Amino acid sequence: MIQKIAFVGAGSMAEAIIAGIVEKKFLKPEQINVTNKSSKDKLDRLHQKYGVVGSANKEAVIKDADVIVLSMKPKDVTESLKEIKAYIKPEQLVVSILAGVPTDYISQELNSATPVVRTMPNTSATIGYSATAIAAGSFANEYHVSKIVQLFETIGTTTVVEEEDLHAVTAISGSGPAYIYYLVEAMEEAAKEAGLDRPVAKELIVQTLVGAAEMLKTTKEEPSELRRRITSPGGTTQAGIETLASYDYQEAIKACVKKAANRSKELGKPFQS
Ligand SMILES: NC(=O)C1=CN([C@@H]2O[C@H](COP(=O)(O)OP(=O)(O)OC[C@H]3O[C@@H](n4cnc5c(N)ncnc54)[C@H](O)[C@@H]3O)[C@@H](O)[C@H]2O)C=CC1
Ligand SMILES: O=C(O)[C@@H]1CCC=N1
Repeated sequence: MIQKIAFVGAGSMAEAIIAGIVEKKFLKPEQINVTNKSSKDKLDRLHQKYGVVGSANKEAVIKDADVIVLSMKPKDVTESLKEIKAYIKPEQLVVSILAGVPTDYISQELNSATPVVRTMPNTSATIGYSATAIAAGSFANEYHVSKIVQLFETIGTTTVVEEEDLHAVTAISGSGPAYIYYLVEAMEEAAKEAGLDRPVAKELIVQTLVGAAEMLKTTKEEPSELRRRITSPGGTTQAGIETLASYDYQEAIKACVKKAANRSKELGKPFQS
């Protein structure tokens, strides 16, 4: 069992994970410690909202933590590891949620045999719906991975992958919710132009998304088959889908995922040995 978890970085992703852990009562708020670069306001806000312990004292936050979650941006990881390495011991477990950054780099900067597990969650962790991919990194064994699987299961589903696959994973499920929200923004705009009231449109759009996701999950049918059943020959769906195809909708999505995966690789480049 985890007795204390430390978050180094108090941004949107750390908050999403904290919200999920607290909501599921996996840990008590006082078992969750958070630090960040400089903003005391943010730490105070997290304390008020979730009861977690926020502190600028990095040693106090990290000391005695079983699990240390690196949750800063990739550009800040080098400086942050320099600040905290003196407080990290080999019996602790480091978890990275950073896009792109290899575990070997983290081990090299820590200069110790502390196990590192790399993960890619998403912001749906806030409500327990993250799709988190988890990869064993340097010095991490099956026990360490299972401990982190258990932790991230409190905020959604977990899938164990090879570390090299995390670039593709990041492009699909790490960034994925944003593609869906972008689609919803466009549907809301279109509904408005078609004369629907905003609350009416919102309710219909959200339930349509939830229903489609549940259909994929429950029926396990291929998406192409589910789409076929909606598309009456010469009907409204066909007219809509043909328009999307004329804008190369599927090519746009494929290019989007490819570009995001490449960006993940680029983010990792400065950290390759
Ligand atoms: N936002 C998302 O949907 C997802 C983000 N990630 C990864 O999570 C990480 C954090 O992303 P966000 O939460 O969106 O970023 P953010 O910008 O909201 O938060 C970053 C946090 O790191 C802190 N920080 C910066 N330098 C620090 C230092 N030296 N010591 C301690 N804390 C420091 C900042 O004060 C801030 O609290 C990134 O590496 C990103 O790749 C992973 C999955 C999804
Ligand atoms: O945009 C990013 O770089 C991060 C990683 C996945 C989601 N957000």
